[in-house]
Amino acid sequence: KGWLSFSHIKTDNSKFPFHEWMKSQQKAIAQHKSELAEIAHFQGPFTVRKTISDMIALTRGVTCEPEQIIIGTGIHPLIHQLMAMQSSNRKVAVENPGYSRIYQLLKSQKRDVSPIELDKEGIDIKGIETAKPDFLFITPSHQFPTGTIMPISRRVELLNWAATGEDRYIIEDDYDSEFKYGTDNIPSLQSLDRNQRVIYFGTFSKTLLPSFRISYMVLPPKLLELYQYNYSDRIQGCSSLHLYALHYFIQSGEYAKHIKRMNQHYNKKRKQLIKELYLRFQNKIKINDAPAGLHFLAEFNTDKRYEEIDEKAQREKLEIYTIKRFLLGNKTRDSQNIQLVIGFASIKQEDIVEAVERLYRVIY
Ligand SMILES: Cc1ncc(COP(=O)(O)O)c(CN[C@H](CF)CCC(=O)O)c1O
Repeated sequence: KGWLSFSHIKTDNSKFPFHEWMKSQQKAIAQHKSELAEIAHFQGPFTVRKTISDMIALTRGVTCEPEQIIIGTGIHPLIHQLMAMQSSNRKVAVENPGYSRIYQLLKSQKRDVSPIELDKEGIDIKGIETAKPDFLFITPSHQFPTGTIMPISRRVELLNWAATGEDRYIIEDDYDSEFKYGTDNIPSLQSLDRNQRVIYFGTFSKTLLPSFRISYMVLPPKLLELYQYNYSDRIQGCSSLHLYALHYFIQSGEYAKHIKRMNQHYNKKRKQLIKELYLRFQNKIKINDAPAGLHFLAEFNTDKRYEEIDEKAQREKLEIYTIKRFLLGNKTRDSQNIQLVIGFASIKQEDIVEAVERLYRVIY
């Protein structure tokens, strides 16, 4: 039997409009031969930044000029640049459980990083007041990995926190905000910000393909000035051919169409997976089924050790990620039960029952 996957990392490209993407690339070649022959603006071509800023104004309520957008080959290199230009005594707080790749990056930069606990509304305010960070890295639209959608009240509390301190910033990672099921999208934190304290991050990894490596950040004016002072001699990492193709793909309406199609497709799989999990695990499972993103957190009544779960998953040829991947600092376990991050992008509809059966054998 072949491997089945509940990975949260891959996307489902079975419905990716490769033909339309190729047409956008051909258009990019036809219209931009001279730009393809030179090095692009270090923040990315203005035309592409304009298209992105118009789009996120419409879809996420982000207010910005194209000049404030920095395009990069992923959130990682962008965060690296953003933090590398900060003095060494400026501190960062991150969510715990959270995005360990960013936590590891900040640690590797010898940055003072404090993992902060979550409550049912998202990152815990008391924890922030204790840690006294200068930067707060959060995922309010769909907390990574627990899935919590941060309510407006907590967003306002965080904006007040940022506004009442010297030079404080909130880094809003909006990574899979395009996917909401049966609930309307809450506008970005950046759209509520009146004090230029929110740094907005977006990515095309979840809506297009993670292998395209196209992501961006929106800097408030003061940080933009510092960025341009530090990096204007740098070379833009993304390929201009792909960036201009993205520009035409968005302009032609194909991007919006694809997101709509994938929302419907993912929602169908999400619903069936949740149904099959409850059917098979009955009252042994608790699903944090926030109606968003491409994964959810599920808790299983067992006091088995994670090592045993990982081992049995290998034997069952089932790719799963446990909460351990996201526990930062010295946090060892979030609950006496086993918690898994279950992604539904890469599992095929017809493999869901078999995958749930394998998962049952892994856990019990
Ligand atoms: C919380 C979060 N913010 C952004 C991204 C997007 O990053 P980029 O492609 O570089 O734009 C991801 C994507 N996460 C990766 C793939 F899912 C890795 C997950 C893992 O390491 O568990 C993510 O989880």
